[in-house]
Amino acid sequence: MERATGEADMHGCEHEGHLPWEHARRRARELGESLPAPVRDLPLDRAMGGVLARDVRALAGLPAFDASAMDGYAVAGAGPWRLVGRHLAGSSGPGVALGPGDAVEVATGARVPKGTESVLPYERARVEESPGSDGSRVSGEVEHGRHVRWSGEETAPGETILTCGHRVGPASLGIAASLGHETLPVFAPTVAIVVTGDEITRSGLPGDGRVRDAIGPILPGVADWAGAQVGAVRYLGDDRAALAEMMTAGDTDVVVVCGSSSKGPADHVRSILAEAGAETVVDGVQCRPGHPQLLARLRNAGAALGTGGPGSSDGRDRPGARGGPAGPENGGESGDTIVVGLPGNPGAAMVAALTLFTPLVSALAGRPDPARVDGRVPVSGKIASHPGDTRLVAVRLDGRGRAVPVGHDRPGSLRGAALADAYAVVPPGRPTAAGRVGAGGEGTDDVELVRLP
Ligand SMILES: Nc1nc2c(c(=O)[nH]1)N[C@H]1C(S)=C(S)[C@@H](COP(=O)(O)OP(=O)(O)OC[C@H]3O[C@@H](n4cnc5c(N)ncnc54)[C@H](O)[C@@H]3O)O[C@H]1N2
Ligand code: MOO
Repeated sequence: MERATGEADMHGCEHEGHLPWEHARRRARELGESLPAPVRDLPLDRAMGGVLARDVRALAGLPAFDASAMDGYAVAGAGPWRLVGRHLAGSSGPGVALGPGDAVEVATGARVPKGTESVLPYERARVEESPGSDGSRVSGEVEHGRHVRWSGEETAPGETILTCGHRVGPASLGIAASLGHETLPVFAPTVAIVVTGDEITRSGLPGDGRVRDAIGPILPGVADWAGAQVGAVRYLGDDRAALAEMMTAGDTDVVVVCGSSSKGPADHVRSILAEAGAETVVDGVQCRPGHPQLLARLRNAGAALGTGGPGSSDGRDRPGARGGPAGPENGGESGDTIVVGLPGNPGAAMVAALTLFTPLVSALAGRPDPARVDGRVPVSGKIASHPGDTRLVAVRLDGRGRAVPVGHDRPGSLRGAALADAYAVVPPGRPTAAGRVGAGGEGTDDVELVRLP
């Protein structure tokens, strides 16, 4: 087990119990992997990118009815054929039934009449009007059985089309819709986002002690990127009771609290967790910015402070073991809520979200961590290291794949993150000239990256 340190940093601040950045990240991921994966039947337009928790079967055949594959004439028996009607796409009802020698004009995709043996495309057909007799005649050479999409020939009703563990892409949504599905069962944790602080406003110009919320706008996108289902952002000011209720209601898998993570009089997160008997997984991370972040597990949330809880206000589906079949038959609602505390400084909150939140949530969603980048890239320019903490430095990738610092990455600002593709991970006290990574225009040191959404 990694050791948290209590060393003083360059500013003389003690960080008792803070974990090294990469260990904190790993713990968040491992916590997500150790919990039962929450399964939800999501409407198709919300299931994109999800990992299937169950096999998906065809609810109808594909095609669902015998249909023409060409614009032309549905025919039965040998020609020439007597033209007895017309079927356009979308026409329903049985229509005429073809007997030997009959033809019906059909559009591509239209249901063909009962008795159809083949479709003769317009290009191969000759039509002769025979006024005064029994209508028009169609002639031409047909290949028996051709140009008809027979019901269920591609997929039979009940056939398994996508298996558990499949990652839902656009084509998966299309085929699921084709086969009659309205929803798909995917691993999808729910996340409640809570913004604290009496000084925070949601609109208008900041100033005179008022601060525009900059974290509420970023977190839904980050959560969605990691595979979560997010409700509306909640604004609680510095109301401790309201915050305690949100954190312990037990009606969501993850609660993210922005602000209130430090040591001021209005920083309530830790005391609420302590009162509710939460298990602290990470309390402080040795990184810059973003060190006052935390991760805690509230077992049987809802019962903890006597609020709602599973079975009362809970809208959760029952979870199944990840990778295995899901649904009530697996039993075992965990009732746990994981609380992620992010620092109030917006730039620090972004770093913290990629440190604890995305590894946790993506694991709960059965997905790879979207922020994770394998391999290392060279640095262009210079990046100073910190003696005790890992620095996360906003960089963009140039045309040669080098990480170029964009600046503007103070803890209170998202300007650097907005311009950047990723954070360069600069380990503490990295031993390069003058404590810097990279030199001149040619990076001499390679860095790991954490991708920004
Ligand atoms: N005695 C100590 N004080 C502080 C420490 C420390 O270790 N000891 N750490 C500092 C660091 S680093 C950070 S980061 C902050 C974290 O504080 P909180 O998480 O409690 O956040 P607040 O105090 O509520 O706010 C900090 C700062 O951020 C602004 N803020 C808050 N929420 C938002 C938002 N949604 N959008 C935009 N800006 C927001 C807030 O107005 C403050 O300026 O603690 C330091 N102090
Ligand atoms: O590290 Mo704080 O999280 O600097 O702003």
